[in-house]
Amino acid sequence: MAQVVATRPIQSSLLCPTSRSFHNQFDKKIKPYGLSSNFLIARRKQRKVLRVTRINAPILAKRSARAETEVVPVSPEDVPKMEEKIQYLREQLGDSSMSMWAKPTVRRKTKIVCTIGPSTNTKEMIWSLAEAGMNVARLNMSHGDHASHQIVIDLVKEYNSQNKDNVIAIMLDTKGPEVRSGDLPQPIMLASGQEFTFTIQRGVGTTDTVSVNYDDFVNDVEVGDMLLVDGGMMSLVVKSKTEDSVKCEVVDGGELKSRRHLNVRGKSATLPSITEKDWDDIKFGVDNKVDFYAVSFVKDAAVIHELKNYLQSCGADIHVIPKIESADSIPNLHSIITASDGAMVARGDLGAELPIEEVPLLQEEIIRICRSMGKAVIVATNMLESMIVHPTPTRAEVSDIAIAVREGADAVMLSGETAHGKFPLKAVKVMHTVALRTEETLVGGETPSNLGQAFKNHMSEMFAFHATMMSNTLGTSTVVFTRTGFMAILLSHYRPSGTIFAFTNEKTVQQRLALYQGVRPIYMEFSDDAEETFENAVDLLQKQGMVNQGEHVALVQSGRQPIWRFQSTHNIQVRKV
Ligand SMILES: Nc1ncnc2c1ncn2[C@@H]1O[C@H](COP(=O)(O)OP(=O)(O)O)[C@@H](O)[C@H]1O
Ligand SMILES: C=C(OP(=O)(O)O)C(=O)O
Repeated sequence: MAQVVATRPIQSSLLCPTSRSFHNQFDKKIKPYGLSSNFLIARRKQRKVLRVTRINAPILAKRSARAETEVVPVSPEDVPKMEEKIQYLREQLGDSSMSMWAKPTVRRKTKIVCTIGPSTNTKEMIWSLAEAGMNVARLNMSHGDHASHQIVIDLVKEYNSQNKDNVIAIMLDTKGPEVRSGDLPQPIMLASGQEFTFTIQRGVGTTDTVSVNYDDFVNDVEVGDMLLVDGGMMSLVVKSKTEDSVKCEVVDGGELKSRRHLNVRGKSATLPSITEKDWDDIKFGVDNKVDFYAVSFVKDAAVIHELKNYLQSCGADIHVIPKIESADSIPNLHSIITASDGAMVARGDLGAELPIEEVPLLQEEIIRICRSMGKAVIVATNMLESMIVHPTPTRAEVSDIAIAVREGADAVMLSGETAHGKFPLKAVKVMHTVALRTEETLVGGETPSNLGQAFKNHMSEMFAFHATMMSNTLGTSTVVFTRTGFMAILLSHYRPSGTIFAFTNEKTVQQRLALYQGVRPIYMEFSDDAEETFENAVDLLQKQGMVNQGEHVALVQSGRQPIWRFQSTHNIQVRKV
């Protein structure tokens, strides 16, 4: 049977008892950025041309995560080695010279998000991924069920409870209104030039017709539209429509399997971004206190307000990262990111809904917007795609990671590479090494020119700026004390050259900060006495070999809720260890 995407707007039954009315804060005054609006005009002009050129041009990207849906058995080479296990045990026994903090993974500033799937959903693999450099574990709700995701969440929490200095954040990625073809008794070969039909009737799966799980499919597509299967692995042009079916001609053929992802080039489905299944998954995330939601196919800021309102009504402190992947989101980029805690450049679907050549430009633009607003930004999909089956990456993949790091992404993401690939640990190690090497070449403190305008020149911003200048001039690390994470996140966006050691007395904040560029989050009880807390923090860093005697550190105690308000509201200082 074909899957049916059941959708409904958020209902009162979903709201927690303390639910408050929905305040629509959508700022209509904010104009989309230059590239976005120019891009749209250009896109409208291009669409006709595109249809013609696409029909004749072969699609070059032959490798896609979506095409490799089978689980490739993890290579024996990629299963943790005995020496690694021994080293891990030594660390657990407290040899500080080999402590977690002395590892190169701590020095890397750009964070790594790993999708957990059949290749990595065991205790051994989660431990090994975390040791290799995973900072955030992503659960893709398009696959698996709550029981299988629960096992992973529990394992990550177990790891965190045993490794207090290296916590892993959990990101729940919603399925969203994906349009998929239906089930087929067996895969069918589609040849270029042949006719093929998609129908909204349920349960059809023959050699020339297959169901689609979305009733408005026939209304959404027009004659001449280009349909992409699996992000471009196959493509079909729409030739005619009836009441319940869409007749196409195959442009680029291939093997059509069950439940394949469908995109219409240049168009988003007219479905709500959060489906009924997504609300169930979101509740599951609330119950499990995940750290982030990655929200699929966000089109405008209203959906972010709706989700944030729901989370507030539940008293859930979970940050919301919209996935920028739908054509409709592009004119609303600025307001979507304003309403959110960051954004993910979800290049897979973005490159299917929009011409692929726009993807690098949009990546740069989304990173720039996020950085100017002090929001987290993740670059995702195909980063080490070839490592799903090969033990080494292509040189182009290595360059892709380096570009995302240079552009200033907070995090880079692995999907199929760690979810169902053969070399998940090698993929993390490659990503780590490339990011670390690239970071060595970056000049610290290159702040986006308009960072700060979003905060209306708040006092803490001035402190973040000057603390960064101090630490860059003296070549020191920054030590920040934060209850909400706000000040650590702000400092991260100034990109100081040294590490930001973020001390917090909130476990959830420690976990959340795992996503942010350059931030090393550390849990510590705060004393009532600010001076005593400063000393404890510096002692801890010295014991762990992160700072040496005689070295200086820049110390920051500021933010929206300065911790020792009665003693000094804001405090930045350079301190000798
Ligand atoms: N929880 C899971 N259970 C089973 N397979 C998974 C899971 N998560 C990911 N995968 C596999 O890894 C592939 C790549 O992951 P991802 O890029 O997140 O998915 P997709 O592109 O299908 O949305 C998926 O297509 C699927 O085959
Ligand atoms: C990250 C993406 O989304 P998903 O893996 O959920 O398809 C993407 O489309 O790039």
